[in-house]
Amino acid sequence: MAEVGITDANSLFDFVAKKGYGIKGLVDSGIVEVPPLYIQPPYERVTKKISHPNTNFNHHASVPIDLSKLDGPDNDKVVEAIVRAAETLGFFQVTNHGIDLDLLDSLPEAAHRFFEQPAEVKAGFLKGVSPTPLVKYATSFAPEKEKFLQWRDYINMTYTNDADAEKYWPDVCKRELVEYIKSSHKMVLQLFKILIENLGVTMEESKFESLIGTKVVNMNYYPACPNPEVTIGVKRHSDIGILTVLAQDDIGGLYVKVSDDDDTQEEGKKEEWIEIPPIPSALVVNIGDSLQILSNGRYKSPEHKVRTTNEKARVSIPHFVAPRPSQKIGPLPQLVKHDGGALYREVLYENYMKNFFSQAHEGKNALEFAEINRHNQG
Ligand SMILES: COc1cc(/C=C/C(=O)SCCNC(=O)CCNC(=O)[C@H](O)C(C)(C)COP(=O)(O)OP(=O)(O)OC[C@H]2O[C@@H](n3cnc4c(N)ncnc43)[C@H](O)[C@@H]2OP(=O)(O)O)ccc1O
Ligand SMILES: O=C(O)CCC(=O)C(=O)O
Ligand SMILES: [Fe+2]
Repeated sequence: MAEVGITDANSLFDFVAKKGYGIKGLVDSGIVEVPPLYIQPPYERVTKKISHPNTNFNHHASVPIDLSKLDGPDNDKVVEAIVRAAETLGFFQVTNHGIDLDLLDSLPEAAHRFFEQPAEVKAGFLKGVSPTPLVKYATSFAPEKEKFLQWRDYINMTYTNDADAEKYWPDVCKRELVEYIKSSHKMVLQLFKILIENLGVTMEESKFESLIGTKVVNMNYYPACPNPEVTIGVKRHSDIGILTVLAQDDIGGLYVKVSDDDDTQEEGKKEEWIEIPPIPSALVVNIGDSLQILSNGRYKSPEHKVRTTNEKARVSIPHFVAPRPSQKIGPLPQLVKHDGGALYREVLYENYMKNFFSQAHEGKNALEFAEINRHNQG
């Protein structure tokens, strides 16, 4: 590593995070083992496990729901499958989702095109350098706050309108990403409406749109790792929006926690994680914290993480659909009345989001911000 000026943890941090070489730059420099800054404590690592004694979990993870059957004779069965998955695992996969399959195939290619550019080009999108705060290239998640870094580079793009995307988003991928965001909106709205209607709640159209008014697309790049057994691609976390739609390549590595027992988070305690395997033509969908809050805890925002591999670089392309920053999120009043109380207080989504981005991933810690009887002051 001395050839690229890395002699200690500080110069390593400068190289990957501040100068924008990322893990990709580190791997390209020819490292043969991961530096200590990337060695995670054992309880953060992933032990490969592909099935769980509860067959419902395995089913939701690996048997896709065919959305073309909605509004046909099997409509009720499909709705039931979506609702059950949202109430239990918090993850499911969908096919016939309305997104063109050639477009879906082009997304991993677009991600590789972006990350395979010279570091100097990617560094043009680092925070503070990027021509807009709506596009940010980075490594890990909150590197300044993390004791050990995650084995991932990423770029985050918040969609406002076509003109801004055309002007600011990277040329090598903007056409595919804008198309992905636009063509998945109909499915997201359809799934969101199904989930809200199932709660027995009626909502105005404008409220639906406000609650899914923030559209963010990320491209995650996980370079092949010389020591996958000690590193993590993305640490355990839950997503913060309403729904996340994820396109993953064929490598695999996304794991979801199936036990809901918070006590298992301590070192040494047993946890159950299962893989959300890649399925050709399918998209992965998961519930975000905002929907867990709105539903007063009925729908589960699942804790998930990503393992690394020494085979080849993996990419994933999540589309996060979230409330507008100015939107208040709290349990829907009809549910609070029915349940005899609220599990969460009402918070401004902007504050919820800022709290999430201000700290390292630590399971579902972001949700504590809205939990009643926890940090309920802000
Ligand atoms: C990365 O690894 C991850 C990520 C995740 C993510 C999980 C999720 O569920 S993300 C889904 C939710 N994401 C959001 O809601 C993000 C939306 N916005 C932001 O994150 C930030 O605002 C920002 C766009 C990144 C910019 O941040 P910052 O530089 O701090 O500046 P701000 O003051 O916040 O905003 C600047 C400017 O932009 C305007 N703006 C912000 N958001 C939006 C928006 N959605 N639509 C329109 N405009 C927006 C804002 O108003 C400001 O405008 P000014 O004119 O006032 O300057 C999970 C796991 C991982 O590992
Ligand atoms: O790479 C993946 O499969 C998931 C990434 C993820 O959880 C995220 O970006 O929030
Ligand atoms: Fe996530």
